[in-house]
Amino acid sequence: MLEIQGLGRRFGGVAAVDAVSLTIPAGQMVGVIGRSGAGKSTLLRMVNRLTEPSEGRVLFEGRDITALRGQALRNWRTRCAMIFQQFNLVQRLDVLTNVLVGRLNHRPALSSLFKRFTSEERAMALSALDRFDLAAAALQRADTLSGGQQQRVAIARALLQEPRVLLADEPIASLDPRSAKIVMDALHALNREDGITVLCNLHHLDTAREYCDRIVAMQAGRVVFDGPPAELTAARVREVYGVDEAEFEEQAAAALRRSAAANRPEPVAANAA
Ligand SMILES: Nc1ncnc2c1ncn2[C@@H]1O[C@H](COP(=O)(O)OP(=O)(O)OP(=O)(O)O)[C@@H](O)[C@H]1O
Repeated sequence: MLEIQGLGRRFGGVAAVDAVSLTIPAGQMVGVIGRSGAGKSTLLRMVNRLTEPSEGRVLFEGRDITALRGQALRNWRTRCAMIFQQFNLVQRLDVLTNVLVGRLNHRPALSSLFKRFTSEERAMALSALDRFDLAAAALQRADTLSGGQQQRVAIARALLQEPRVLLADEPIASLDPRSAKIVMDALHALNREDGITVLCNLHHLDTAREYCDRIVAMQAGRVVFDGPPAELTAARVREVYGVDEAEFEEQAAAALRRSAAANRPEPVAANAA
């Protein structure tokens, strides 16, 4: 169980996340929605401590994550993997090596980075790639893959961390609809087959409804809706956000396009997903 208790983060005068409390049972798939600037990324990043909270706590199985330091914090970050809108692969490395990076935190000391990966680790990486239909691409450079393929490599890399929790920050925002479906299916499979708790920031409400057990809607740092997908009706969306669903999604998508353009990595070949 993951417990977020009164969690908050201020940046200067702005409360990016404000007194958020959520209790997330093990194995739940949670979709977090909200406009640009609502605090979705900051919330996820506090769960693995990429961003430090200003107040509140995060507990995992009763253990205070917010108090972890040093090796204990590194261990938590291994068990709480994260994937991003822009995939964050090392573009010039081959796919297999990118996936093997997910094992590095399992190694005892920095010196072990310079040793070769074991045959067990390579087998694990190949099996993770095979699970997402990417074994044939194992020796290709990451930058030869389509966006949908790169995101599946990132998911395979996360899987090698043997996580208990997976944080996904707008994982399909840069993908065409077909690739987006394949990536969401992959996340759903990890959730259902491996029992990994998934927290996923999304801006397509129908995607959140289709894949998630629970939807948390944020507005100006606060939770304004928390419930099952069936309760997030079109009328409720209008009540919470003051616009209809299509307008809400267009606003969110436009903001994501702007932020992706501002951080665009190397160009990605437009292969099929
Ligand atoms: N490192 C930072 N420094 C200053 N302000 C920040 C920082 N990170 C986030 N913010 C601010 O906190 C608020 C919430 O940002 P956050 O990125 O969490 O929102 P979001 O819902 O994920 O939106 P988006 O999808 O656009 O990233 C915004 O006002 C943002 O400008």
